[in-house]
Amino acid sequence: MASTTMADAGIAARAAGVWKVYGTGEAQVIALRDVSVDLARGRFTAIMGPSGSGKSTLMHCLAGLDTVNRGEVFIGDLRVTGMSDRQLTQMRRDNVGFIFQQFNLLPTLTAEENITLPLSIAGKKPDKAWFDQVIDTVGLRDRLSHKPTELSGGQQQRVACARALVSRPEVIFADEPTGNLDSKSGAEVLNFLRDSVDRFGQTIVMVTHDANAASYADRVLFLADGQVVDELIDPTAEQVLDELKRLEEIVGSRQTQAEGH
Ligand SMILES: Nc1ncnc2c1ncn2[C@@H]1O[C@H](COP(=O)(O)OP(=O)(O)OP(=O)(O)O)[C@@H](O)[C@H]1O
Repeated sequence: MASTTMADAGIAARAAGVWKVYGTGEAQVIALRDVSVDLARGRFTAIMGPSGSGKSTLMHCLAGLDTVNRGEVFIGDLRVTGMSDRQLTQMRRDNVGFIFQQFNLLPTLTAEENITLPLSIAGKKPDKAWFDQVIDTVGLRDRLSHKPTELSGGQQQRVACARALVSRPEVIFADEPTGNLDSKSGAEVLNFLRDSVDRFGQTIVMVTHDANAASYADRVLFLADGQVVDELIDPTAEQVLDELKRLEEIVGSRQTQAEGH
């Protein structure tokens, strides 16, 4: 009898009882405390929380960029925890896409070469019809032969989005994708991310400080002190902002208490 896999269950990424500790002794920081979260396939999830709450750590652990101290991480059916460095490299190459705040494009390559680079490294050819669809969706058709320095920040980030999407990864992880963009370019990128979820069933996980950016997501997870403390489904920017303020007050009052004793 075939067993039910996580892929069947529609889970693109999972953290189960994850702990992440940095440093030792006095310098020890518990960045994640027993975090369990399932991220549904074909959904756009935002991760928010006060500074230092563990957002980047959670994303890095889910994406196989960092290892966990306890618990398990899965991408689709793959158990990331326990993989060798080689397996991790292959998993990241074949199963996840990344969009960073700083775009991370190679300056000597054209937009088209940047977009197809991950596929070239994997020894694969882009599916022409899919490549065309991605290019047209991000509106880069007339910019393909340009180098990154010949593109605006918004265009560079759209190249990065296309690069993440072209290999159809199980999950795209976006770390503050609009952090370096003006609000108009930011909105274009967020609309594109939203579209790729709605039209192509892409799974996206985005860390952001921006309540407006988070309001594009289907689900917003809130971290505080290394734990998932709340979530909102289909929130407005105002709801996200209210929740963030509430969490920042709680964290602030805890810190004041800790300093007072
Ligand atoms: N490499 C590291 N070594 C030691 N401590 C770390 C390291 N990375 C993160 N931390 C600590 O772990 C905690 C969580 O950090 P993390 O960067 O995940 O938070 P964040 O919510 O993403 O913060 P921000 O919003 O400021 O980017 C913080 O206290 C941070 O100082």
